[in-house]
Amino acid sequence: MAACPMTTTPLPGHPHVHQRDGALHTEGVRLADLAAAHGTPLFVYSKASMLDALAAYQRGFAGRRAQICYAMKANSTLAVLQLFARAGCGFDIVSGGELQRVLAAGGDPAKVIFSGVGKTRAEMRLALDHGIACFNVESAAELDVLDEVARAHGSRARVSIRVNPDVDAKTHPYISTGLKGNKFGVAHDEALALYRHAASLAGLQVVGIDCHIGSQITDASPYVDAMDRVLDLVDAIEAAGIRIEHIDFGGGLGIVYGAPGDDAPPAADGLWQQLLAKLDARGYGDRLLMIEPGRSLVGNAGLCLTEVLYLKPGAQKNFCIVDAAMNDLPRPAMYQAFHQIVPLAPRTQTPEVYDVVGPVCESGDWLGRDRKLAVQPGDQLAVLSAGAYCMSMSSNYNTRGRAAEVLVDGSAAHLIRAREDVQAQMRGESLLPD
Ligand SMILES: Cc1ncc(COP(=O)(O)O)c(C=O)c1O
Ligand SMILES: N[C@@H](CCCC[NH3+])C(=O)O
Repeated sequence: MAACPMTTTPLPGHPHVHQRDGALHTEGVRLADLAAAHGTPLFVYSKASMLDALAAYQRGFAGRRAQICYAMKANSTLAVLQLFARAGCGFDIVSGGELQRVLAAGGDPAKVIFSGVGKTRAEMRLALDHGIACFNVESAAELDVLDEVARAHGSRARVSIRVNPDVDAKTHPYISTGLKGNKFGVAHDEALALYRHAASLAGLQVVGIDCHIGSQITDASPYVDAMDRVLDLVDAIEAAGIRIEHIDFGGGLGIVYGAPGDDAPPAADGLWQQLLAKLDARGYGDRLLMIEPGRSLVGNAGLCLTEVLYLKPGAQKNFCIVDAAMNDLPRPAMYQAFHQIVPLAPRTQTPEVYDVVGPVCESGDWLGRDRKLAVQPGDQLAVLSAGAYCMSMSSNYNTRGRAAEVLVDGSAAHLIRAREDVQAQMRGESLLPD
């Protein structure tokens, strides 16, 4: 079946992915060539797309004191971290392992903030060894442990308290973090007392305040509400004589996944201009502003290439079985998330409706449901918006090796992670003695 010739057409929401002459490209690179060179499943990232996303935040902060700390849990591949480090970003980390990745990628530990409800003493010590910018403390118990660890370490830990503002981010319940019922942060009405306590501890130095209300947020109003709630607290904390040097508003801005009927998120520059105007109006425009974006910097910069293995028609459903699976792309199985799936070379045949599924032995192993596709075995597909929370959440389930990753920079493609083989997976395991 012949591929139909087309001119260059960018995919909506994916300016660096386009169809040219009947073949899908990222920047100047034909994706079928990458699949042939590296096999599938294969993650492909666009450097220009990541830097464009970062530039939108930088435009929003032009002329302000601001530090962007990339929330590396979204995509923690070393070359991606290196790219953001070179562009001046700091990092929001949630484990000692993430700090080690920042260091390996050449990131500056003095621009690292450490979030998360379960920091261990060993992780605190590692972060103190490297002089990170701030611990975002999430409970009274953690605050006391950090004080003890810092005093034993002979240093003072710089701290913010993560405040749970109890606002509804209107996102999937698993990725909403700023409601009373979520495990994150300190309740708004308990925060002032905890700040007073923190200020009295010799091992701690209060430097800021932090809040993060959730992820894949597509509406500006929860940010505005959260900012008001946080600034009310800053008023009270400063009235108690405790100076708040920086205000960290977390991350959470959504991206366009392209599901029918989905709301488009506000652009980063416009959102931040709106929020900064509020900060000025409340008299805090002179403070260092910190943010922790993840998904919005990398999500639409990545796609995952996969090959159709088999077509399996059925009485109720047709299945398009591909070589990528829930271990590579866990978001559909975990959150019923929608990712667009497009053929690399569109066919002229009449499309059929398929569930696109992987080889993993779970009925929840699907990548797309009820998708209209004109495909044959051996065809390649691109699962879009796969730059965030895909590779970083991948697993070896069913003893599948993690996929390789390529970063495209103009017309050059760099292999930034080799496909993982089973031998590598088994390293560190041992059999029982005879
Ligand atoms: C504390 C914290 N900061 C930043 C982020 C980044 O969020 P996102 O990828 O939605 O921008 C998250 C994830 O939700 C987070 O938990
Ligand atoms: N893993 C989630 C986002 C989690 C955000 C981290 N707090 C997703 O894929 O949408």
